[in-house]
Amino acid sequence: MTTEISQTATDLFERMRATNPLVQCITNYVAMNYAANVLLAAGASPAMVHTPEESGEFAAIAGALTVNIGTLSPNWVEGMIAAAKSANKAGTPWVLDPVAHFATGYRRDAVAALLKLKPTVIRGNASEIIALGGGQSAGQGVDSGDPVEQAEEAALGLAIAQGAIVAVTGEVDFVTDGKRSVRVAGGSDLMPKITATGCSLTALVGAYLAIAPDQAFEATVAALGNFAVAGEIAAKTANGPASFMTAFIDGLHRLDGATYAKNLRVNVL
Ligand SMILES: Nc1ncnc2c1ncn2[C@@H]1O[C@H](COP(=O)(O)OP(=O)(O)O)[C@@H](O)[C@H]1O
Ligand SMILES: Cc1ncsc1CCOP(=O)(O)O
Ligand SMILES: [Mg+2]
Repeated sequence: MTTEISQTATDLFERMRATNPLVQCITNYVAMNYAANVLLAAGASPAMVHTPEESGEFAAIAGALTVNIGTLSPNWVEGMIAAAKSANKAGTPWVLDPVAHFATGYRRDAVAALLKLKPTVIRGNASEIIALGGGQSAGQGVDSGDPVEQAEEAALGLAIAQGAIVAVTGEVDFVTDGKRSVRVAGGSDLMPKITATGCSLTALVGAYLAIAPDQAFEATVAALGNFAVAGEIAAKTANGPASFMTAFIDGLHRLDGATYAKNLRVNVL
């Protein structure tokens, strides 16, 4: 059965690829190359622009901004804040990826400052979202130690408190805006074995937001669906994390609307 959200997600998939949206990615040193390749393969146009001298200026011309706190330093935090402020002023949607925000006081402070600037979407793994809701997570550094279901309550609370879309990723993803919630199934257990998979997904959420800023919930679901479908297909030919990475990039590039629609598994709650 094709639900309304699945149809909309497929339309957004087609539109994103046809539009080649410009996405400003402020991401970490680990993710920068992989995330840019993921966006190019998926059909978007990434630009890694982070320094405060230009991040605000660029956010005003980008289709969307994504901010990831993976490898922070004062200059980068300054660049993130300038970009988020400028995005808000220009009406540019933006995504926050709170990588391991619970690990140190410096990260906690950076995330608190960024949350005040009202991201359109918050995308994290289960441990990160549990901790953002004030709960005790089993996360170790950047890797999740919790199942997605355990983060759903925190995600709902965070979505309402922030007025944001919250996406919790893992074996089956959960997306909520506080009123509507869905689960997105698919992907592969090889995905968390490749560093920066989540960071790259955050960047791809930006690509979908850029083409549908007024449908942020649907855009987020469509982006997660893109990873779920491409990941599931790539896993069929992969022998391990390294060959999966190649198959995944190729798969993102080759994926068409009919295959996306056929394999997308969105469950409305
Ligand atoms: N066990 C799994 N099975 C299927 N897909 C997964 C699994 N774990 C993570 N993913 C997928 O990997 C991507 C990154 O999610 P996640 O690993 O939660 O992020 P992060 O890298 O930030 O910790 C998402 O598309 C998610 O659906
Ligand atoms: C390993 C590592 N260390 C700091 S950021 C980073 C990448 C994290 O990537 P992801 O959150 O997508 O697993
Ligand atoms: Mg992450």
